[in-house]
Amino acid sequence: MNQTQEKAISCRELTKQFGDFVAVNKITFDVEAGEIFGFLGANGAGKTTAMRMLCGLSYPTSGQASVASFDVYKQQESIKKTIGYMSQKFSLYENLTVLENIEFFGGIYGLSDKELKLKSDELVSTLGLGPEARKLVGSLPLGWKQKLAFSVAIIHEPRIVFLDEPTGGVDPVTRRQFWDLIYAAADRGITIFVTTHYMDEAEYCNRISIMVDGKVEALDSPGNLKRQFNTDSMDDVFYQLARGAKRSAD
Ligand SMILES: Nc1ncnc2c1ncn2[C@@H]1O[C@H](COP(=O)(O)OP(=O)(O)OP(=O)(O)O)[C@@H](O)[C@H]1O
Repeated sequence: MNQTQEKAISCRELTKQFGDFVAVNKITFDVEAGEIFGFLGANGAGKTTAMRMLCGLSYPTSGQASVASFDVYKQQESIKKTIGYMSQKFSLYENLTVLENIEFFGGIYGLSDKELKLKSDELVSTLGLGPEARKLVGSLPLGWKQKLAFSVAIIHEPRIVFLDEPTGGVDPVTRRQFWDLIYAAADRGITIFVTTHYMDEAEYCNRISIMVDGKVEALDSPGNLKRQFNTDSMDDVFYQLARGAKRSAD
């Protein structure tokens, strides 16, 4: 586990407006180092907008936030060097092989040749890729691409990794395998910040926050949220909160 006492992420009244529209409305929360933090919300709730601010990709309108103690207004470049990021569209090159992708991203993140060789061997073995390692990524099943994209997003052992709907479109068994990789990363002290629409995944998180119309309306462990909302299903917790939402996807 990460020994530092500092919060991995800290937000206070973080806000983003587009003109008069308040996409993210005074959100306040902390994420502990080494925690698996689920960031939930219906379509349009403001998750991506919030995540972009935390990743140093967009300036807040007001409020404060720090990521690995770096300030989101003044230290965006330091934030980018400290984090890993995987989007739903995972940024692998489909026309390169698995090994070429690992080498490419490892190179970008500054790994030495020796580290790259070690990491490549480790990844091919952990992911059970074997002969597939020399195949084009475009030819792999979606679940394998996602696992590879995640592995590449943390190849430089970042302190925090942001995952934006990393398992969209795959079955529960494949999602469970993906989560084994997430747990292994968390065990090494990497903080996980993950958005998802899947309630089985919400159950795997240490704590989750649920956003509705730009605000964080609930934040606790899955067990405590279920007790608070008097139900035994996370689906139901989510539904109770999100049914009053005014925003929808389009
Ligand atoms: N650049 C922008 N200009 C104007 N409005 C925007 C902009 N970016 C996002 N929005 C609006 O802000 C709201 C929040 O969008 P956001 O993408 O953060 O939601 P989300 O929770 O990530 O949803 P999804 O799950 O659909 O990705 C939406 O109503 C969206 O239309």
